[in-house]
Order: sequence, then structure tokens, then C-alpha cells
Amino acid sequence: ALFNFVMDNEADVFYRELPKVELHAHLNGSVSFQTIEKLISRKPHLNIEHGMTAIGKGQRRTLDECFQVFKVIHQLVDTEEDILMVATDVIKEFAADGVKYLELRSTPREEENTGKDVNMEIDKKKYVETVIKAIRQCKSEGVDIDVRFLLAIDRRNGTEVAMETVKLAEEFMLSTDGLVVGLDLSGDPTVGHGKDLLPALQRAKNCGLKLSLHLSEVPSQLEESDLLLNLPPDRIGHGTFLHPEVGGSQSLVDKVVQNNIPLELCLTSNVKGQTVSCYSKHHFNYWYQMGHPCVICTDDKGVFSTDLSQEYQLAASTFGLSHEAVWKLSQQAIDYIFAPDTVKQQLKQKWIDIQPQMFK
Ligand SMILES: CNc1ncnc2c1ncn2[C@@H]1O[C@H](COP(=O)(O)O)[C@@H](O)[C@H]1O
Ligand SMILES: [Zn+2]
Repeated sequence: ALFNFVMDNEADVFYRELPKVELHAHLNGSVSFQTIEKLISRKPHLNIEHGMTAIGKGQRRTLDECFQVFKVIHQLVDTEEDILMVATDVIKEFAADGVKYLELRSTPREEENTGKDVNMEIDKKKYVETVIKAIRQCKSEGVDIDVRFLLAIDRRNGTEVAMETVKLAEEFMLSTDGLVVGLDLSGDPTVGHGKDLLPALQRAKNCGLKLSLHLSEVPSQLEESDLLLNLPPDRIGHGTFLHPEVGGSQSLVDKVVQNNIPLELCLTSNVKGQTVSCYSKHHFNYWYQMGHPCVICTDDKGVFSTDLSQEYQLAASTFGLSHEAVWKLSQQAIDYIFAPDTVKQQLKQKWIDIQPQMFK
């Protein structure tokens, strides 16, 4: 029974051995069952149970309920020690799943930890430094994965916090020698408006930070999506309701196509969060058929009880992709990473080295 929580299923060996690129992973949504166990035992007074932090097999929640889950996880992850452990565990888990390049994203948070040791206080700068420390530690331990970091703007927090986050990202881009590569715009899509965040996002773009924006994750955001597409962003998260068949518009699709903006697609996240009714109706099909750049991602592997191997296998079984097509899908994702060309070349070589073992 314990293992039911661990993972819905385990992917077949082909998908586990497939070298993969993960471009859409929220740190606190990626916390595994095992790590949650450790956090719960550190904080028994919170009375948090597993059912509150993950959505298991066959279960679904509204998107709104998903955002309640993040609040619970944030309660469990509120000290420097927690953040360091969570980031380290998440990186090692992605590596164990065959991910060779990972862009982690996380919202810098400040936690007062009132009543506890003053040393436990954490500010946004310390938060970012701690994630970077975890990335560097994994690297020095020889974990076989290249990890980059995107600072996330929670749309709920408005103009000023967004600008503050951009400045922080700018600072860290320079001081970490390119480990911080860009920004993410995320958070409850029903709260706040993209227009308030445009100046901050524009500034980010101007100073060389890359942008990955959650766009049209829920219906009826045509105006906001249009505004944000004019930036344009370097990648799009979800884009579930961009195309006309689901209430989007052809002009939005045209903007995405003309700017050749890759989509980060997260099948289980959308099905469990109920913005997509079933796997076969996922918009992966629409964009993939068109030959548009699509990258399979997990979004929140902990909360949605999945991993990247499973997501590739689900895409393949749902849409009838051959092993060759799946290989191509994972290989093409290299072109859409935010790290520089030298990194892309290294990854492409890795794929070339691994290919013969997988197609013998
Ligand atoms: C399910 N679809 C989604 N849509 C929008 N934002 C999401 C999300 N899933 C996660 N996040 C964003 O990531 C945060 C948790 O990780 P971090 O604390 O930043 O590491 C959430 O609070 C939310 O802002
Ligand atoms: Zn997301």
C-alpha cells in the first residue's frame, strides 16, 4: 500500500533509459513522496499527511485545489535546511530518471519562522542562494545532470514584486556565471493580470534573461495571452487554450507559430488539474501534428505523482508515437533550452553517444 503513493506506475525501460531534457519543473511541486516523508517527520506539529501533498492514480482535483496543495508544501519547506534538501533530492531524482539537462524554476520566498531560531529566517536572496548551493553540490558530487535555474514570478503578487524578482534574477545571472538563465511567470492563473507584469518582463528581456511564461492555462485569457505574446516570450508553459477549437483564436496561434515559440506540455498535470478532459484530448496533438516545437515536461512531478519517463510514455501510447519519434522529441528539446550553444552541443553529443545502445 505504501508504494501506491510513490508513483502511479513505472515507465518501461525504453522511456527510463531515454536521455531527457526537463524544461518545466516547479521546485516545490516536484518534491517526491520520500522527501515529503522526511519533511513531515521534521515537522510533526503541522499535522500534515501525505494525501494533502500529492494527487494519486486516477485522482483529479480542480486547479484551485492544486494551488491549495502548494500552500501545504510551502508550510513543510520553510527553512534553509529544507530548501537545500528539497532541491538536492529533486535534482538527484530527475538525474535518476534519465534527465540530462534540467531547468528548475522556483518562486523566491521569505519566511520569518517566528518563535524559532533567528538563524532560520530566510529572505528571497538567501532562498535563491540555497537553491544554487544545491545545484553546485550535486555538480561537485558528479551527479550526471546539467541544472539551470529560473526565478519564478507569482502573478498573484503584482507589479513591484515582479520587478524585485527580475532584479534578483539579473544579479544572480551575473554572479553565477549563467546558472540563472531566466524567469518564469506562474501562479494561480485566475488571479492578477499579465498587463501589470509587462514592465518587469520587458526589463528581464532587455538584460538578456530568457522568459518562460504560463499562458492560457485556463480559458478566456485571450487578451492577456495576446499582450504577453507581443513580448514575445522564449517559451510558453501549457498554452492549453490558445487554439480556436477550445475558445482561443487563430491570431494567437499565428503569433506562436510566426515567432516559433516552443510549448512546454505537461499531460498529467493538465489532466489531473482538469483543464484537459482526458489524455487523448490533450493539445499536444494539435501542436505536434502541426510540426510546432513541443517539449514534454512534468510541471509538478511530486504533486501529480509522475516523472518525465512516464510523461513520454503517456504521450507515445496516447498519440501512437514510435520509439524513433519519441527519440526525436527528446532530442529536439535540446534546441529549446535556455543555456548557451556550447551546452547544446555537449548535450547533442551525449544523445549521439547513447543512441546506438537504445536502437540496437
Ligand atoms: C499546475 N499548474 C501550475 N500553474 C501555475 N503555476 C504553478 C503550477 N504548478 C506550480 N505552479 C507554481 O509553482 C509554485 C510551487 O513551486 P515553487 O514554490 O515556485 O518552487 C506554485 O505556488 C505556483 O506558483
Ligand atoms: Zn507550471
